[in-house]
Amino acid sequence: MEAWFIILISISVAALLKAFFNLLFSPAAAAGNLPPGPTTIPIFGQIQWLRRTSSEAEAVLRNLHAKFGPIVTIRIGSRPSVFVADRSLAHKALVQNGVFFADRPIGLATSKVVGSQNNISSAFYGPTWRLLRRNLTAEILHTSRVKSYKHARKWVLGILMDCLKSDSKNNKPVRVMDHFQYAMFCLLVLMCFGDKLDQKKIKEIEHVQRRLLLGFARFNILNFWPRLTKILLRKKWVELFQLRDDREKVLIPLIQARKNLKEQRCKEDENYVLSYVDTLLDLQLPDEKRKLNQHEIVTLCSEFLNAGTDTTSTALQWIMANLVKYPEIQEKLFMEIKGIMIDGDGDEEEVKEEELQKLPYLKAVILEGLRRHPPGHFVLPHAVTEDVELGGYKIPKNGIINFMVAEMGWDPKVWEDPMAFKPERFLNGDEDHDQLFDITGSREIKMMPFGVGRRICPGLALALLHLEYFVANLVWSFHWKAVENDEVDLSEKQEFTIVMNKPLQAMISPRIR
Ligand code: HEM
Repeated sequence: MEAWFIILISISVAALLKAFFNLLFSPAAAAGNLPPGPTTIPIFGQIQWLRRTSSEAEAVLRNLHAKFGPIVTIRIGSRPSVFVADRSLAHKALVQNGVFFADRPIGLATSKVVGSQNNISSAFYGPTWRLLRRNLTAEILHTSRVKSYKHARKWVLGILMDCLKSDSKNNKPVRVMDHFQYAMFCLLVLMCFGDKLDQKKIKEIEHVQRRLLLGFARFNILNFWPRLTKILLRKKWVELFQLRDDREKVLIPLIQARKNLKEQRCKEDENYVLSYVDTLLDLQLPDEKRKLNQHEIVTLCSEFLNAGTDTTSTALQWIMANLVKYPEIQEKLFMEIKGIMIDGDGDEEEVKEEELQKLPYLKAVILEGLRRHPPGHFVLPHAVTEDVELGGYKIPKNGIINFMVAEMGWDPKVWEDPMAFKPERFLNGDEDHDQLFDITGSREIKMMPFGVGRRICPGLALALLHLEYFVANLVWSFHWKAVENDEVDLSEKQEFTIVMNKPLQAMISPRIR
């Protein structure tokens, strides 16, 4: 206890001095006309801030915005962080002046251990980011490639349905989140490593990925002053390195296997479905004129799995929770699906992907879920490439700027009764779903669950497809009901994404159609 106290005091005093000097000599301090915000003593501000959960931080920010306006600065340690809550300022920054706002801040020391900054989401705005992002969008996420994973989606849907059927036997409530997470994880694993993996292998990958993802926040303290924590908190650093090595032990053999398979088969086999790893094995880094090494490929695969799994399964859980809470919306959706299933000549058991285009109310339900419960309440932090003006203030070069996603989707100036779940708000009357809603915010931002502009989520279309396909089939196959005396509780908590504080449990029974 005493040793810990001394360690903490030493870290705090040392960091106080470091932050104080940084503050005195940082260009941001010299800039003068940053957006307004509270004055804090840097180090204590930093400690307070780091101890807050994201929901607490959001509440503090809401108060600050009420006091200082839609753009505020908070000093987290030596560096000012700007927070934007206003849709038109976000549009001005990310769409109209996108080139200046598309960078990312320098990664924290712990992120560097697991390879971030070498992946798409953390890469600096430049040729490497461009190459990696273009590879993902052009090789894996474009429409025709996504179609080639159709059989994988059907396989995963079958697994999910079997789990739900088995868990709902004997009229027991089903806790769905683990099943949703596993299903979304399977989809991404198959796209990443090819479609020949069995469930045992997939579970092994899920285990190492989740350990790192959910445990990562525990290592935040190491970023406080890495040189010092490497001495004082050595064991924690060792633990982090161990997690990284465990991930490599599982992923590197898969990459190697794919490399061998690709060399043997890809030329002669026309049924060969290209995986994300295959594309990474071919890439050539523009500046260094070399191929990616195995560690870099592990980092990119890991990003692919994390970025597309938790976000989508979180959104799926929120949407299903609302369908349980509001049976009339579930019924309306079921009737819409029934309409196309009876008209069509399709297999009665499954709502096929091609049918999704005929379901505007389904799309409205998904959009309303993403508006009301965006899986991330902030986009990833952006950094600016040079001094720029925003809302009459100066954002200094390399300054960090954050955009408040949830606030924008709940703006009462755009959305009537914004906290209510009303899919109808996305139907424009003529039921032409192509005209439904521009979620990319290119002309105007009304909500931005996927971000907007140059760093917009490249997995947007894939995520919407996964959500539409799974929600449609879950509602088509099962009747979802609240557990008696246990109302669906929509309160939130922060994990990797913003999840349900009390995970969804529901009574599920096969539909009698
Ligand atoms: C409902 C599901 C999803 C949501 C809500 C979501 C949301 C987001 C958000 C808010 C960002 C940050 C945008 C910014 O910083 O301005 C982002 C970035 C990213 N997302 Fe997604 N995402 C989802 C699914 C996916 C999927 C399925 C994939 C991949 C297959 C993916 C891959 C990425 C990548 C690689 C980035 C980094 C982009 C960059 O920095 O250039 N996401 N996503």
